[in-house]
Amino acid sequence: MSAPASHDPRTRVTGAAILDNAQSPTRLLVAQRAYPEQLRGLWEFPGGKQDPGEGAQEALVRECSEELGVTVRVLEEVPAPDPEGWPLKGTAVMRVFTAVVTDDRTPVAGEDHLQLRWVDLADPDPILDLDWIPADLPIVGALLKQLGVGNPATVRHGH
Ligand SMILES: Nc1nc2c([nH]c(=O)n2[C@H]2C[C@H](O)[C@@H](COP(=O)(O)OP(=O)(O)OP(=O)(O)O)O2)c(=O)[nH]1
Repeated sequence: MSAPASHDPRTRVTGAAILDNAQSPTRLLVAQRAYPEQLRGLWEFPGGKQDPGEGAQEALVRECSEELGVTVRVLEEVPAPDPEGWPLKGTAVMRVFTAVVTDDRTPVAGEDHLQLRWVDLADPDPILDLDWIPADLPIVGALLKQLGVGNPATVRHGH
């Protein structure tokens, strides 16, 4: 008799840190959640829950298509303290990947988001000052570090 399939109770979420350019990024796309009520108005990485059997990067491409209407190419993972990802509220975990849009579309806010905003990577303070979902703050810090934000040699001013 075969053992029952193991059940992983953790919710797996994937987030996209969408950059304007893969080689020399100057801007990051951030999204303001529309729901549920307790998260409404907070900023996040676009993305969502992985479907059963779906890989993290696969989920990220699907969510960006569904939520933002764009096709993305996944670049690199923002290194998390655990291979499962960053801890979120409860038992949920999230992996975050940098990505770029590869079609000629512009990301647009659908029903999931109140607004989207391209923020300038040249100055980390206004990015860190956004009202992020609290669990995202260490991830934003790690992302900015990974991108070398604050180091004028690696990040140029946007427009
Ligand atoms: N997308 C996203 N979710 C985040 C972030 N930070 C964070 O704590 N979360 C939480 C909020 C939600 O409880 C969960 C993701 O759920 P979601 O509502 O975005 O996922 P989904 O698009 O698959 O939604 P649904 O089909 O269940 O409505 O992870 C983040 O940066 N991006």
